[in-house]
Amino acid sequence: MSSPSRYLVSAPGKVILFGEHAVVYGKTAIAGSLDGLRTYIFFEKRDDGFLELNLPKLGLQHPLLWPISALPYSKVTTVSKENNSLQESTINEELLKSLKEIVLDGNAGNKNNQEINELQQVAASVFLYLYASLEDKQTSWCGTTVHIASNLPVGAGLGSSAAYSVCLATGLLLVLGHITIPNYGEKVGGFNISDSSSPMNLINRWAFQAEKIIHGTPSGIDNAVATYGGAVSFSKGVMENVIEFQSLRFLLTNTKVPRNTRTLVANVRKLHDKCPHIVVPILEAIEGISSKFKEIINSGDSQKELNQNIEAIELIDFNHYLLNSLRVGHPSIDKVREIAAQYSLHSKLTGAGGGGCVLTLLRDDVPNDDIMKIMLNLTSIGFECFETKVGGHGISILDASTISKQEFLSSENIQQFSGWKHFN
Ligand SMILES: Nc1ncnc2c1ncn2[C@@H]1O[C@H](COP(=O)(O)OP(=O)(O)OP(=O)(O)O)[C@@H](O)[C@H]1O
Ligand SMILES: C[C@@](O)(CCO)CC(=O)[O-]
Ligand SMILES: [Mg+2]
Repeated sequence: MSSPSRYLVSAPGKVILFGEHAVVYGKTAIAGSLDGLRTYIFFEKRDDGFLELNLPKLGLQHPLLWPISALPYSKVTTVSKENNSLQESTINEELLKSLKEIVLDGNAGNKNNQEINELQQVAASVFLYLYASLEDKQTSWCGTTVHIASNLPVGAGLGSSAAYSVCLATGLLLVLGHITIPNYGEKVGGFNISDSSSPMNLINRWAFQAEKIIHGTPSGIDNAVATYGGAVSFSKGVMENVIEFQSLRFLLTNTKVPRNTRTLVANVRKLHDKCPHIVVPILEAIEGISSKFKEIINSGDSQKELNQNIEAIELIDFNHYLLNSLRVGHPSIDKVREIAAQYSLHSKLTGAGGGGCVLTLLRDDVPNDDIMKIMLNLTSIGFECFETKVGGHGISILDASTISKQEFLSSENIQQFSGWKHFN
């Protein structure tokens, strides 16, 4: 049977309850997928040897279009196909540099000579990097068109880069014939991240490469949650389910203050290297928070108790203060915390911080009227709020042979196309 000519791929955003930044240093973080906030990418095979990338969410009006022949294949050294497995390695900086130049080059791909900013350049380079690294010479004639749709805010702490990376890795591995859409019940990888033979793990590892290009030194938590979904604890590449986390309700507030995860992570690194005697104990204290949360969960308290467990709730404040001492806070985040605190609710920054989103735990004993008032208050000063729970699907794939590009682009609810396959 021939493989589909079009694929639709989707991956969720994520929210970190505890442990952001510390997780980069091998400490434990607790995170869950955001099933309702997802990135979707439509992949269509071409037969003219061109790669087309559309980045409307990043403000590019026109598609970027490159002939595959423009890719610097002589510099591709990242893939070794020994034992029939695609081994990724450290980022090939020389290849990446060439690709970044190609992205800016009007003769190569930017035909409309659009002004391309650094963020757009990185997003396009990630696509070309994965394509060049994963391309199988036998299929190199075909080319691919890529369209992206997303209801995830970009650069707001909810893992938009990981959702983008996971979708790109999944779609390109499919289009280039390295994986097929797994059947229900087929072993696809689950949580054993070190099992390199499964499609899920292959996707996760290539998405991690993409995250490295976007972030510099990611911990891997965001791409793992976008790949496998659910609610987990994560440390040094190892994940465990934390089912109880799924019972909690949260308010997410987007302060809309732009920030960049790469810069924030790099700033914490500088602080760590300058003052290790102060920063290392802060990171250890954050590990203590994640551990305490797991201890509370494992102590057998009922869900209601978890939701109102004062010790668990206080961990939110502790984690926030510690993140502030790593200098990743922002006055807009403090404003959200202050408004929520008027109703005795506790909040912390989530993701890399520096603006972006704030997570507020919604306790069961807080009346809906109060939650409405908080939301009104926050929206009246320009923030955006939504209530959410965590958990749910990671990667989803659809054989999109019967869906046209126009149907994808005009769809109000892509999730409602029938035939999606989920793997968790
Ligand atoms: N829909 C999208 N289309 C294209 N590129 C995207 C999209 N979403 C995210 N990106 C890429 O990810 C970058 C933003 O990633 P960044 O890590 O700074 O924020 P985030 O992932 O939203 O937050 P965090 O890492 O704190 O969870 C963008 O600049 C772009 O390169
Ligand atoms: C800030 C950080 O801890 C979370 C970003 O969502 C970075 C990472 O883990 O890669
Ligand atoms: Mg990110």
